Amino acid sequence: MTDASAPPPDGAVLRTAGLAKTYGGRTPVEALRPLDLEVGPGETFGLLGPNGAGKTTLVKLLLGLVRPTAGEATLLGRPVSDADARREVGYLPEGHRFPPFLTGRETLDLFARVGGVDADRRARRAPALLDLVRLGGAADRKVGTYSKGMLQRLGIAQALMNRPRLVFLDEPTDGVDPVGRREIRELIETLRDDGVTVFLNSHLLSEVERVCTRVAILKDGALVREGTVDDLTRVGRAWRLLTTPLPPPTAEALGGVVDPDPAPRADGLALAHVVVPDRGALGAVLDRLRADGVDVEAVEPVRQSLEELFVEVVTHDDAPPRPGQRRGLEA
Ligand SMILES: Nc1ncnc2c1ncn2[C@@H]1O[C@H](COP(=O)(O)OP(=O)(O)OP(=O)(O)O)[C@@H](O)[C@H]1O
Repeated sequence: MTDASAPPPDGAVLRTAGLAKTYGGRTPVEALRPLDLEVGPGETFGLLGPNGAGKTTLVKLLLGLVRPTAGEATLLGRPVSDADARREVGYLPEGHRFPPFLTGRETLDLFARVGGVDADRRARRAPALLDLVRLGGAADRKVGTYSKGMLQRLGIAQALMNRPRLVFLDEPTDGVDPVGRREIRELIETLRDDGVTVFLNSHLLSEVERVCTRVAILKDGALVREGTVDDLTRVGRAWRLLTTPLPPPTAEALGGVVDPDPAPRADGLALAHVVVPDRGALGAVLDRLRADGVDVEAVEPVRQSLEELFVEVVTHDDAPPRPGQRRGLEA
């Protein structure tokens, strides 16, 4: 078994080993089944899953807000129960609320004070953060007048007050319009460029797909997929080719492997799907095409969107329901 409290040889920012949580009560709920997970420095990691999958439970375990039933977790190489581990961690909770009668600047100051940030640091950091989240011009307006997007950006500023190396963002674009979402996405990209590790919990899969380098999908408390967005959205061993039209003997010879698209293209080129077991077999197909005088203009893997993958994974009912489990929209 892995030891999560060992110093991370690869510098993992977040690591779990057999981390599990069962909520007690008359009907115990296995909210998180034993989970081994690692997130490296500078990654933008997306945690996905349907309602009740165990995402919030995992985040709460990682923040030391609930105790695990089994296993262990470390943040920046320290056990999550160690207060020092959380000193360099920021957190934007889902559905956070700010007092409407405070200005943005006062809100930031208040939360930083409660979080133990000293006056000097608050005075230096607050204006820079307000600028970073593009609230410099609205810093002295009451937050009661802020839009949802501005409130979320203020929440992100609050989460960044202690210069975290790791920041948890729980549904940062919840209820935010497309323009506001883009601003938040750009902010996350800025954090990534600054080397901050971002752990993002979101139901907005198109946003996750655009911003995250790696994702994990939880279902019924279990990890069912994990990998880079690039790898996970690949559809089997399928490629799409753009070529000059195949001479009939070539098309016939490769008939079981190359499936030409019958729709003619205005540019005279032809599209085809290729399904082969591996890259070597793809290379052999391309060699054959070229040998037969076919120009291969483009080769790209066939992909599905993260949303399509997600729906496929969560509707494929291969995990047994847990006793007392809350499901879907009942959440
Ligand atoms: N304090 C608790 N006591 C008992 N059961 C709980 C408790 N908190 C969560 N659960 C249950 O644990 C399971 C996982 O819940 P959790 O809130 O972690 O899921 P989630 O993926 O964050 O869902 P959502 O997307 O709706 O926020 C659910 O079946 C839920 O009902």
